[in-house]
Amino acid sequence: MTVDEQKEAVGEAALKYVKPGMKVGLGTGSTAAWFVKAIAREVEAGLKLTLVSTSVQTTQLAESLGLTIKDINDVGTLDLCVDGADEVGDGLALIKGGGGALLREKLIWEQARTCVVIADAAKHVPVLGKFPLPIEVEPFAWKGTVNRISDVLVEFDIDKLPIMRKKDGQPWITDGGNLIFDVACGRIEDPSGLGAALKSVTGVVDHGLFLDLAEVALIATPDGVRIVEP
Ligand SMILES: O=C[C@H](O)[C@H](O)[C@H](O)COP(=O)(O)O
Repeated sequence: MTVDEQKEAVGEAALKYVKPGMKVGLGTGSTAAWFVKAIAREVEAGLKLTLVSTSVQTTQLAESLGLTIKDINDVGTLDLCVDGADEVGDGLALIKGGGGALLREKLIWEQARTCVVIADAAKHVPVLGKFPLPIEVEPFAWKGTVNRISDVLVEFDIDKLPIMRKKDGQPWITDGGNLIFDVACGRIEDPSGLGAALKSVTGVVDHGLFLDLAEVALIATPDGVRIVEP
């Protein structure tokens, strides 16, 4: 199976968690897009769902497929969220935010009873950190914030600098108007300690470590979709 076929397979497989009448959060990225397409097909065939989105990108995709996206503030607790990830590690610890949607994704995940992560086989890793960890930063006084992030990284024996994400030479701006800094950590030995320390830095809006949030991962392999639990 190609990587794209693997993404399609897990996007389709996640449909089994969707029941009529559910309130469902739609993730962001190329894998989650397959789930959005599968949902659009089912809704067109008559399935009734209330849908919310984790990004402008996903809202645009969903609406282009004829889906209606509700305001999260009008919906309350979600039954389910299905989303991709950049790395899936031990205990279903995740790195997310490669597409820059980490803050709104985490807000939606935390408002959902069940979170299902969908990923191709290459993203299932023994230790998180090969994929650069995204950190979302308030633009005001960002230089001071990045200095304090660097101090935190040193405490965790990570000797890499946060790199500002850019597009066409300009700072990449999130849906919430913030900056993203990526850190090529290498190995993250203590994800929960690092996550808590980063979150305690004033100016850090959030980071891409999603810990204790996913109930199940659907991982595509050449032999089919494997279900992984924490
Ligand atoms: O910000 C983006 C999200 O966290 C995505 O879910 C993640 O980057 C995975 O995206 P993809 O499925 O395109 O690899």
